[in-house]
Amino acid sequence: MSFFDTLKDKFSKKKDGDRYLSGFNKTSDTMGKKLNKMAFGFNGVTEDFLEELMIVLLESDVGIQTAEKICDQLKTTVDQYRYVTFKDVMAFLMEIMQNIYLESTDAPIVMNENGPTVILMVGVNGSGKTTTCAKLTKLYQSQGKKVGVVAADTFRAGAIEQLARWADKLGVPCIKGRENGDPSSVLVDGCRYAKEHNLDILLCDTAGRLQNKVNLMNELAKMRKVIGREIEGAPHHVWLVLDSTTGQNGLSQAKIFQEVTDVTGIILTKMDGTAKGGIVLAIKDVLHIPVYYLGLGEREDDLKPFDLDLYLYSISEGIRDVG
Ligand SMILES: Nc1nc2c(ncn2[C@@H]2O[C@H](COP(=O)(O)OP(=O)(O)OP(=O)(O)O)[C@@H](O)[C@H]2O)c(=O)[nH]1
Repeated sequence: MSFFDTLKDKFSKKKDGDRYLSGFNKTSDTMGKKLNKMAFGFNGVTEDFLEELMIVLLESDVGIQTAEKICDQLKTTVDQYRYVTFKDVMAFLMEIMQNIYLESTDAPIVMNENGPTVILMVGVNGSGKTTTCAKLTKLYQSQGKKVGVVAADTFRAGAIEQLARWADKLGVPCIKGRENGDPSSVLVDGCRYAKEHNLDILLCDTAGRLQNKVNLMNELAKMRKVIGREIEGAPHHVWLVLDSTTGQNGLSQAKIFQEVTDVTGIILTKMDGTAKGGIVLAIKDVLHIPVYYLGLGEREDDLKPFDLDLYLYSISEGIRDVG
């Protein structure tokens, strides 16, 4: 079975494959379409071909480091054959992308078995942290978990209210402090509430200020310290919420957050609003941080666990059926 047939086979067996793909449509369209255009006048993997491929990869936000790696590996692979078709080359390309993703293993999301699991959501303003807290609440509720949220983003006017409204809608407690209050003290309240009410998961929305790295570092260090005093091992996860439409800028943000705190996972939001998908590979290849979820819209249901097969299937749309 060819690489694409295997993908197709896996895709057809996934329950929510269609929904994943429909949300991801624009992404797949563009990268696939651009690759597809390279079929015209295909004359083997020449310097020109590699140059064109490099441009498509960069335009799809794969990032220079990963794009160069992909092109080098493709050349090495193709050099082993006397003759390759365009479809072969595309299958090699997808396999190389898959292997790059799989080079570092994704740590599974482990929940705290001895009390609430505390998840700290970090990221710059507007990346989608508050909305993602709502989406995760919905997801974990559907798994039968007791969830609570903490509005520790005391910086932005309206952020507390925004989270409180979501919590109301979803029927979960929202622990909040005053605007411009100390976020760490709200987190302490949140942890105490979670213990007293036997919550399974506590999602903590924070304010992402990147203007000053030292301040950010101090703020996050303080948050970690106070949470850790309240619940052993907390925060159990620190998830960075990244707006995928910011492209390589998102990668730079991720690097900064990784420098100042131990980011354990990434949630890529607004994947429905981008024509690119390569940022997933760039993050995995350069930062080795797992991408756990994709945000595919503004509603509480618009969150999907990241799935490598579905991702590859989506980005290969347009080239899979080339003869
Ligand atoms: N299309 C789309 N929009 C999203 C997604 N996630 C969040 N948004 C929108 O992005 C905007 C910002 O989202 P917020 O959740 O308020 O972002 P935030 O990071 O909490 O922002 P601050 O509170 O300013 O730090 C809102 O209009 C959301 O509806 C997504 O996956 N897709």
